[in-house]
Amino acid sequence: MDENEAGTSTTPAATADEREDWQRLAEEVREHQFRYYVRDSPVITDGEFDALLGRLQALEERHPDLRTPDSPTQLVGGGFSTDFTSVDHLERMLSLDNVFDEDELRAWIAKVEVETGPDLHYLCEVKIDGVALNLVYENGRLVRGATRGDGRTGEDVTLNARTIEEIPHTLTPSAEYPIPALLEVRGEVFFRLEDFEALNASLVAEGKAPFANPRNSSAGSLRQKNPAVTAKRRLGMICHGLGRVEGWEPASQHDAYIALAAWGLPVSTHTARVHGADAVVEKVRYWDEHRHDVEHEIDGLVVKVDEMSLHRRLGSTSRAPRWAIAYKYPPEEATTRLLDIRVSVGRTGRVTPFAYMEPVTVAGSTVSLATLHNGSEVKRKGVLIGDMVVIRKAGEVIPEVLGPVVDMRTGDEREFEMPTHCPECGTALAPAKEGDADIRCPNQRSCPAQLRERVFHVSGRGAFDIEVLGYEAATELLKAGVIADEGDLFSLTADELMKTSLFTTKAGTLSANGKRLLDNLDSAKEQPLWRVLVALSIRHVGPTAARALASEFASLERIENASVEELAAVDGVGGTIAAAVVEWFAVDWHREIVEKWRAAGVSMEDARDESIERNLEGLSIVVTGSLVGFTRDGAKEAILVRGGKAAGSVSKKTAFVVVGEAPGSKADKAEQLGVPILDEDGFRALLAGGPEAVTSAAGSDADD
Ligand SMILES: NC(=O)c1ccc[n+]([C@@H]2O[C@H](COP(=O)([O-])OP(=O)(O)OC[C@H]3O[C@@H](n4cnc5c(N)ncnc54)[C@H](O)[C@@H]3O)[C@@H](O)[C@H]2O)c1
Ligand SMILES: [Zn+2]
Repeated sequence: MDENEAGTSTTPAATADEREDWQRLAEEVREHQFRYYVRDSPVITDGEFDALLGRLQALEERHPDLRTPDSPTQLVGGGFSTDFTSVDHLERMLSLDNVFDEDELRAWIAKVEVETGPDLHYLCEVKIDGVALNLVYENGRLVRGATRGDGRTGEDVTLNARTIEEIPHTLTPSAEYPIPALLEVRGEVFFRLEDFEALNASLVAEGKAPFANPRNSSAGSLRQKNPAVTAKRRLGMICHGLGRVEGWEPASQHDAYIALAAWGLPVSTHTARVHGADAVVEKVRYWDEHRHDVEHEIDGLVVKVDEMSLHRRLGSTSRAPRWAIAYKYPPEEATTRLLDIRVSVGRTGRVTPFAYMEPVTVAGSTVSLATLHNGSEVKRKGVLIGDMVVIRKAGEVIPEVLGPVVDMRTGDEREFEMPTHCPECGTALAPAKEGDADIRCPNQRSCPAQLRERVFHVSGRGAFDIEVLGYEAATELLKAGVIADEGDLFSLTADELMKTSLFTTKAGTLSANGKRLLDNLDSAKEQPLWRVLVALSIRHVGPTAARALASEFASLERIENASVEELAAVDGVGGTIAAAVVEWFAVDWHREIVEKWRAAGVSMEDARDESIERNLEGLSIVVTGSLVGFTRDGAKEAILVRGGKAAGSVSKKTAFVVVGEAPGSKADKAEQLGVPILDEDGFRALLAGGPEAVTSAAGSDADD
C-alpha cells in the first residue's frame, strides 16, 4: 500500500483473514503471557516472545480497528489474576515501550524533544532483568509489597518482600531529605547468576523442577506462598521509579534517587545523567559492551527524561510512559532441543560431558555444542536428554546450558549417565584422586584422544607456535602412523609426511603445507625453554609457570634434577606445580619424549646472556597497553632475563606499571594505588639502569 494513502485517508478495515490472523496471534501471545507472568515458566525465550508481540503490533498498525482495549498490545503484564490476595496500586505501574536499534532510539528522542524542546536531561539506567515490585512506605514504615500484576492491581507479597535483605523495613531518617508521609516506590527484584545456579541445583536435589533462567527464578521466588521459602533465596532489589508520593516533590528522577539512597533504599550505581541524543547513544553502546560487568543480568538500557515536570507534560499511554523507553539488547538466550549428551577426552585425560543440540542462533552465532563441565554439573542443572533447554551465550564466553524447560517435557526424556569407559580407547575411567569431581582416562600414553590433543597442543600459541600443525594435521599424522606420539614430531621427514594424504599433492609430491610444516618444525627447535616446557603437557604448567621455571633454571636438565623444594621456592611456582613437574619426569615415556626432542635438535636451554645485568631482581613489573619497540612476549622476556617478575595484575606490591598505547584499567589501578607509572622511554631506562635510574622521574610522573 502507498504510504500517502495510509497517512491521509482512513485505513482499510481488516479482512476476515486478517481478523483470523489477529485472533490466532493474540491467543498465542496470551498463552505465553500466562505461562510467563502467572506460572513463571515460559516455554519460549523473551526474544521469540518480543517477535510475536511485534507481529501483533504491526498487524494493528496496519488495521487500527483490530486494536481492542483488551489486546495484549494494550495491557500491562497480560492482565491476569492469580490466587494471591490482590491489592490496588496507589498509582498505576506501567511497562516500558521498546526500541531495538539506534535509529528507533533517535526517533524516540526527536519525538520527545518536539514536545519538550531540547533543554532537558536524560537518565540512562541499566535495565535489570528481574521482576517488578511495588513498595509502600507510610511515615517511613514498610506497609506493603506487591507485584505489578495488570498495572492497577497486583499480588500482595508483603511478607515475601520483607524477607529481602536489601529492602528496609523502616527508612533511615535524613537531615537533608525529610521522610515523606507516603512513599510508593518501584524497583526490580533479581537473582544473581551464581545464586540462580545454586538455587537450581538445590531444587533438583529436592526433586523439584529447576527454573529455566534467572528472571523466572526471581519471579518464582518472589511469588512463593510460603515466605520462609522466599527468605532462603538470595534475592536482590534495585529501585527504579516512584508511584504516589505525599510530602515530597523531587524536581528530577535523579534527585529522587539521591533521596531514596539517603533513606536506605537500594538504587543502581550505574545510572548516568546526560544531555542530547549522541550522549544517550554513547551510553547505549557502552552498556552493550559492558553488559557483563554488572552484578545482575541486564537486558537493555532504560532512557528516561529526568525532569519530573516533563513527565507530567509527556504523560503516558495505557501501557507505558511516554517519557521513558527501553533499548533492548540482542537476546543472549535461546531455547533448543538437547539431542544428546556426549563426552570428550582432553589432553590430560579429563572426561567432559557436553551438550549436543539442535543448532540455534544466539548472540549472532550458531550454537550446537555447549560444555557441561562434569557429571555432577549435569545433575545439578537437572537437564535430561531430549529436553528443550535454555542456553546462554554471553559475549565471547563459550555457550552454557542454563536449564531445562520443564513444561515442555513429554516423558520421553532420559537421564544422562556418565560413561564408565573411555569412548576412544575403552579404558575404565576413574578420578585422578579420590573425591575429584572430574574423571579421567588413565591411558595417558596411548589413548587416541589424549594423543591427538597433546600433539595439537605442541603447536599451540603458548607452546611451539606452529601454525600448519592444526587439529586436522595432528589427527592425520597419528592416524597414518607417521608419529607414535609428540616425541616423533621433530624428526619427521618429507618421506614420512608423504605417507599422509593431507601433506601430499595429487602428483605425489610433498605439498606446500608439508614443506612449511618441516620448515616450521625446524625453526621451532630454537624456541626458548619456556615454550618447550609448555609443549610437554605437564599438568598445571602453563606459560606463566614455564617462564618462571625457565628464567630460574635456564635448562631442562636442571629442572629435571631439581627437588620439589627447589622448584617450589621459585617465585610464581609453588607446591602444586613443583609436585606436578617432579611427577611428570618420573614417568619413563615422558622422559623418552624429551630424549627424542633433544636428539632431533630441539634446544633445551636458554643461553643466559651474562652481559645482561640482573638489575630487576625481586621487582614485580606490570606492562599494560601496547608498546612500540616491544611485543608483549618481548617485554616480558626483557623483565625476566633481568631477574624481575612480569606480573599480570597491579597491587600494592607492584614496583612499576609500564603504560603503552591504549592501556586497560591497570593504569587506573596503578594511579589509585600510587604505583609509579613509566612510559616506554621510562621502561627502556629501567631495563638499562635498574630502578635507581627511574625512581626520581617516575615519582614526579605519578604526581601529575
Ligand atoms: N518468554 C515468554 O514467553 C514471555 C512472555 C511474556 C513476556 N515476556 C517478556 O517479558 C518482558 C515484557 O515484560 P514487561 O512488560 O515487564 O516489559 P519489559 O521487561 O520490556 O520492561 C518493563 C519493565 O522493566 C523493568 N525495569 C528494569 N529496569 C528498569 C529501570 N531501570 N527503569 C524502569 N524499569 C525497569 C520494570 O519492572 C518495568 O516494568 C519482555 O522482555 C518479554 O519478552 C516473555
Ligand atoms: Zn582413553
